[in-house]
Amino acid sequence: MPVPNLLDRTSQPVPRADPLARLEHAITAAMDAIAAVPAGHLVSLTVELPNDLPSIHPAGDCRWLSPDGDCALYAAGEAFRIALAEPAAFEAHRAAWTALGDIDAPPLAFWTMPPALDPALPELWVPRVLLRRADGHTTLTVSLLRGAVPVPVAALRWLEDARSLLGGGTERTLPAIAARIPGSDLADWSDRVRRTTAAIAEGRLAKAVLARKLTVRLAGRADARALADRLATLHPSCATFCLPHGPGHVVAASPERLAVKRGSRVSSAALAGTTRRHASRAADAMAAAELLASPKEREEHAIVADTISEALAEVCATVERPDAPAIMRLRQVQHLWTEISGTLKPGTGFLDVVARLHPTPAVLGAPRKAALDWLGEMNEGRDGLYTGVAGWIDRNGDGEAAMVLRSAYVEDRTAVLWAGAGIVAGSDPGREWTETDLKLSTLLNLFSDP
Ligand SMILES: C=C(O[C@H]1C=CC=C(C(=O)O)[C@@H]1O)C(=O)O
Repeated sequence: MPVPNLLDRTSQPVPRADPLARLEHAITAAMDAIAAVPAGHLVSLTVELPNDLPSIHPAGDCRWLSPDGDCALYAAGEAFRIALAEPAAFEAHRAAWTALGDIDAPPLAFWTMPPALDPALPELWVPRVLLRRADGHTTLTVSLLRGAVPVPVAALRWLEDARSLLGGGTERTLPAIAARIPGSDLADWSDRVRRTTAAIAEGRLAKAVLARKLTVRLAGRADARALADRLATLHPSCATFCLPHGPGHVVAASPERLAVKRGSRVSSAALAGTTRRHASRAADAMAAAELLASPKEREEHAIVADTISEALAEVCATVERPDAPAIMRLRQVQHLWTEISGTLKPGTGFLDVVARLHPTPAVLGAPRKAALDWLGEMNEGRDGLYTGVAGWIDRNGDGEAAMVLRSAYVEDRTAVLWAGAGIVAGSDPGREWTETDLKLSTLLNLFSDP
C-alpha cells in the first residue's frame, strides 16, 4: 500500500470548510506523537470542524442521537473491541488512552449489554472514525490501537474512513412490508398473562415483564441507518440509535434512559405504567390523569423506581427522587416517569453503575431472582438485544445508556420487532396486548403496507 507523504503539507494553509483537509493536516502534525504511544494502547486524534459545514448526512453504520438533540454521534469502523467479562475490563484501556488534538472533546467507545436471559457477554468497541455534534461543537475523531497497523497505514485508512463517513449516502426510502410472522397470538399471550397473574397471587413474585415478537419480511433491503434517522425525527425525546450487532443492526427509539453520567453526577429514570395517546387534548389529559391515579399502574411504577433508588443508594452519597411520578408523552403511548439522580461516591465507574441497574424491573420484573426464574419457566425468549442496554462511554468515564426498547433487529430484508408489558396483580390480558401493539407500532409504522 502506498504511504502518503503527509509531512510535506504541514506548512500549507488549511481550507476552513474542508473537513478532510483539516483532518489530514492534524494527522500530519501528530504523526510523531501517535508513533510515541506504546503498542497495545489506544490513541485518538480530534479536530474541530465548523458548525456551519454545508449539510453533512453522515454515512457510517453506527449512530446515536441523544434525547432532544443533546448529542449526535455518527461512527464507522472498529479500532478496538473487547468483551466486557466485568464492567471494569475497560478501565485500564481507558486510563491509558491518549487523546490528541486541539479541542477537549474526549474520544469514546460504544457498548452493548445483552438482556438478562441471554448469556452473551457485553461488548465494547472504539470506532475508527467518529463525527460528534455536542455542546455547540462539531468534531471529528479518529482512533487506533497502537501496534495493530503501522501508523502511516492507519493514517491513510483514517482519511478513507472520514471521506466515506462524511460523504453520506443513507438510503432514504424504506421498504414496504411483504409479510408479518407473529411469534405469538392473543390466545397464547392471554394464557401467559393469566399464568403470571396467578403466580403473583400465589406470592411467587410481584411483577414479570412478558414480551411478544413480530418478524417482518420486507419487500426490499432495510437500511438500518435510514430507520434510525426516521425514528429520530419522529421521536426527538427518545435516545435513537443504530448499532451493528452480529450480521445485522439494532435500531431503536428508546424512551428509557437507564443512566447518564457527567462528572460525579449520575441520573437514571424509572419508566413503567402505560396508557395510549388520544387525538383530542382533553381525552389525552384525562388518560394521563387516570394513569397517575391508577393503583395498579402506580404499583407497577413504584417497583421500578424503588429498585433504581436502592441500586443508586449503594454507590451514591446522595440520591434525589421526586415524591410522585410525572407523565412522559410519546407518539403512541404515555408513561409514568420518575427521574432519579445522585452524586457518585468516588471509585464507581459508569459501566459499574449500568451493570448494577440492569436489568431493572421495567424490563424483567421483581424480585429479580423470582422474575428470572419465572421467565425461564415460561420459556420467555428475547433476541436482537431487545431489553438489553446500549450506550457510549468516553475517555473521561462519562456516558449514556438506554434500554433497547421500541427496537428492531434488522438484517437484509427482515426486521425482528419485540414489545413487552409489565404484568402485576390486576393486569388484564387484552389491555396488555393492546399496549404491546402500540409499542410495536413505533417501528412497524415506519414501513408501509403493500
Ligand atoms: C417492555 C417494554 O416497556 C417497558 C418500559 C416502559 C413501560 C412498560 C410498561 O408499562 O409495561 C415496560 O415496563 C417495551 O417497550 O417493550
